[in-house]
Amino acid sequence: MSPPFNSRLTNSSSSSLVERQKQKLPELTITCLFMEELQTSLRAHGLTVSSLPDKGRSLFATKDFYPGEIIISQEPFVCVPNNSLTESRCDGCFSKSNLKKCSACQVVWYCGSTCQKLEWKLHRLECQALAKLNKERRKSVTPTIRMMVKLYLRRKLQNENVIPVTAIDNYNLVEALVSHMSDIDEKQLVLYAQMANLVKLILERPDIDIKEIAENFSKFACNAHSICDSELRPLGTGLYPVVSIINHSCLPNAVLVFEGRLAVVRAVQHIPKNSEVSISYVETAASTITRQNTLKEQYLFTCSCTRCIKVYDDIQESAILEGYRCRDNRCSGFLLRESDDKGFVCQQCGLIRNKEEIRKIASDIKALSDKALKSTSSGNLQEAIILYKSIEKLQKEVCHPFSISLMPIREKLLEILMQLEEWKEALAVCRLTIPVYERVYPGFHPLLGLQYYSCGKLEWLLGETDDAIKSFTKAIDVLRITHGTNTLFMKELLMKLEEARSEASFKLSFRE
Ligand SMILES: C[S@@+](CC[C@H](N)C(=O)[O-])C[C@H]1O[C@@H](n2cnc3c(N)ncnc32)[C@H](O)[C@@H]1O
Repeated sequence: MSPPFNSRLTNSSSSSLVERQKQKLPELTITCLFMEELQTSLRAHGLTVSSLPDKGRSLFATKDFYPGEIIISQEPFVCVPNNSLTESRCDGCFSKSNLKKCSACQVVWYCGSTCQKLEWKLHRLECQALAKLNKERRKSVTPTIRMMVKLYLRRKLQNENVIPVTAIDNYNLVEALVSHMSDIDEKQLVLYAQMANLVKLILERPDIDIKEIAENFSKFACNAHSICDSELRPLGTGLYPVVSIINHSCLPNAVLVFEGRLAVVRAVQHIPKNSEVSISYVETAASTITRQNTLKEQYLFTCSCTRCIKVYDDIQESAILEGYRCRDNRCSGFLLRESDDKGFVCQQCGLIRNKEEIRKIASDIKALSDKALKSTSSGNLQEAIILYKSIEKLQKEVCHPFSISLMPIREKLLEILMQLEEWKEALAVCRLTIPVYERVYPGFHPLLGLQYYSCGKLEWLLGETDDAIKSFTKAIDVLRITHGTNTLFMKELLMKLEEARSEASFKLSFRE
């Protein structure tokens, strides 16, 4: 495995960038120099940036990459935890424990002095700005507003050489990000302008143009990444300007995961030399129309990857993923809309399903979902379980057995059953999700690996050691590729497999 792409470059290259900045070269020359330095540092890791007519900048491999190999890793230029009124996280490590609020600004939280010290150079400036705001204004400082404030303060610190500038850690890379400003609708532009006004007010910098800040908000929308823990739970948001060069594919050859705040892109397939590196920006287990709508809405492009242009296969696949099941429970056919639009015809046995019947079940599901949501938020988990089970039963009556629409309710049910320590029932629900995930996700997908892991943990808890060994092994086969083997998370998983194996051999020797 090749060494990770280091976010800190050698002193010589970073000082040359600073020197050039000091010499006050014209803007365009500096941009070209930064691009050159970026290419040099990428080349050392078997990568290059090229421009494609239909996609813009794209990351290409200049050597072969193999499954599990790190293609690139990068620290964020800026990042913030997703703090809200109900949940806060440390600004340094995103942890939820031992939090103390910064006494001066009363906005930012830290888990201890280590994180506070690490963040101090930047937070000192942010703290001064936030402390001047009145209580009401402080409430309007959302994570996105904070990320923009931090972006400008970090630029200032790099300009003043307080923090180092490197080939992959500089504001020029932020400037190069796509913004799609000309494609954004009027309403969104007004919103960005209002947010930009607030940022300008916080920064007290009359020299910064509102239009530039608004454009940066638009850049956040199509370039920032949601930072997740190893189990893909979102913790915060970050801007990783080199990782952001990677384009989307619905059949990606790489995956982006996070180790703390570090973004790590790993190959999930063999990526031959001279091919483009791609990740997926959206849930790949959705129908083409759903994926395309999401990509158009958030990233403002129409995907033309091989999966998106396969029209025939896609009609069938979309009907399975998000469509209805046959009225005959023994039939596994998928349904398509009748030409007179009165119902749906099973493509296997020809049975027709009435539109009204489906509409009635859908409205019952909606009513039950509203109730379940209320029960969950009021903490009445026993009642929530009964409601979610009824929803799942109704969904099974309308959805194809391999429909991805069945998954959110099953995941919710699983979460609540785990909270209530109803392990047996949780395992039964977890096992129901596996065949659907196995079908929709390619071999090395983190969600599939994580689901095997959950299954294994439940089986082990319930003393089903042999099954646990099988599930942990399957989880490791997937997650060693997507997550590597060096993180604490993976070490714990590997240890669980070892413990399960020892337990199994102990049981065997005891029986013998
Ligand atoms: C995170 S950026 C990726 C890098 C970008 N190509 C650039 O030039 O900076 C996301 C934007 O890249 C473009 N893009 C990404 N994937 C694409 C694809 N598969 N087809 C067309 N455009 C794509 C879209 O404009 C999208 O909003």
